[in-house]
Amino acid sequence: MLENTAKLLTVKDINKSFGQRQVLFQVSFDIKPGRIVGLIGPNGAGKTTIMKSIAGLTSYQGEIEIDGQKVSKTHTAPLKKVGSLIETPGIYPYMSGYNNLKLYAGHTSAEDLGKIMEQTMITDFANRKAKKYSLGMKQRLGVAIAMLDHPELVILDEPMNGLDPESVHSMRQLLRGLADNGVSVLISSHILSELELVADDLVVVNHGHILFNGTKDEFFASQAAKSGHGTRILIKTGDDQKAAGILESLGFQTDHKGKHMGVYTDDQHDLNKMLQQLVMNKIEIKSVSEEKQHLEDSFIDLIKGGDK
Ligand SMILES: Nc1ncnc2c1ncn2[C@@H]1O[C@H](COP(=O)(O)OP(=O)(O)OP(=O)(O)O)[C@@H](O)[C@H]1O
Repeated sequence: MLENTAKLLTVKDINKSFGQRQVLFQVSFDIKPGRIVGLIGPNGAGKTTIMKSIAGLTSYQGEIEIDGQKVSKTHTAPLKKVGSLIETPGIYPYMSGYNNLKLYAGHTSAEDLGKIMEQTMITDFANRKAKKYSLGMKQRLGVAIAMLDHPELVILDEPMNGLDPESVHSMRQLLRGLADNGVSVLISSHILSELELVADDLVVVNHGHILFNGTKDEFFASQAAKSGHGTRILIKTGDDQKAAGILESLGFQTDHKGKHMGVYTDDQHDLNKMLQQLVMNKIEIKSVSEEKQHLEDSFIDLIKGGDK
């Protein structure tokens, strides 16, 4: 299959200051159609400001193109392709969820409204006044508003906030469903384990600078390469202490975290040699597996590296 190189969103050299204080520095990245992109960074890194710039909710210097069309003060039409939930959704408390939705609905047909309510799971409480909604219900209504008018890019700032585990799971399915239909999603979340499950691509920002933009796999690969000691392989044996002694004597580095002995290598040859030596020394090998990297650890390593 040919790689899809089309870009739905291009952010190029964005700078942004509040008064004398610059908070975004030459921010550039792009998003392809049908991808879920996780925007991650510490508090105050600039995530919300980036999202607001793309959604046309704040001014900036630089260029933003949506579907090949440059956005400007006199050309805001491309923004119609963007739906967003940024900070607290503008929900009227004394109106029902359904009436709130209708207020923003524009040309959305009644049938589409029904579909969006089903997808965001708000149908059951759509007739209740919004002031009686929990935070999670408000979040879902906010996502429903962001999905009106068939956006090609949906921007969600912390949409998992206040959701219980079941709703987080449903939200993940909802986002995947959007992406499968060609819609791109830019999502920020403090729950990195959740982003790890849902994101295809990542944009990492720190102090207003982009540190990484690429696929999740590329992110893990680049972090593993930077660590310099290869992938951690977990080996469970009948006698870990003896096994570690044998491997150390051959010049391999071992450690023991949790229940497993770990060795570091990316070389299949070395791994074979280690296992052969263990077998020759009559060490029972119970299992061999690659340690999974977690977004949270790799993210912290990257941020720390950038601060040096
Ligand atoms: N309206 C504003 N006036 C002045 N400074 C602002 C304003 N909005 C944001 N900032 C500053 O800009 C920087 C980036 O803020 P932003 O809200 O984009 O970060 P963030 O990554 O979304 O943080 P968080 O995860 O805490 O929401 C911060 O230093 C913040 O204090």
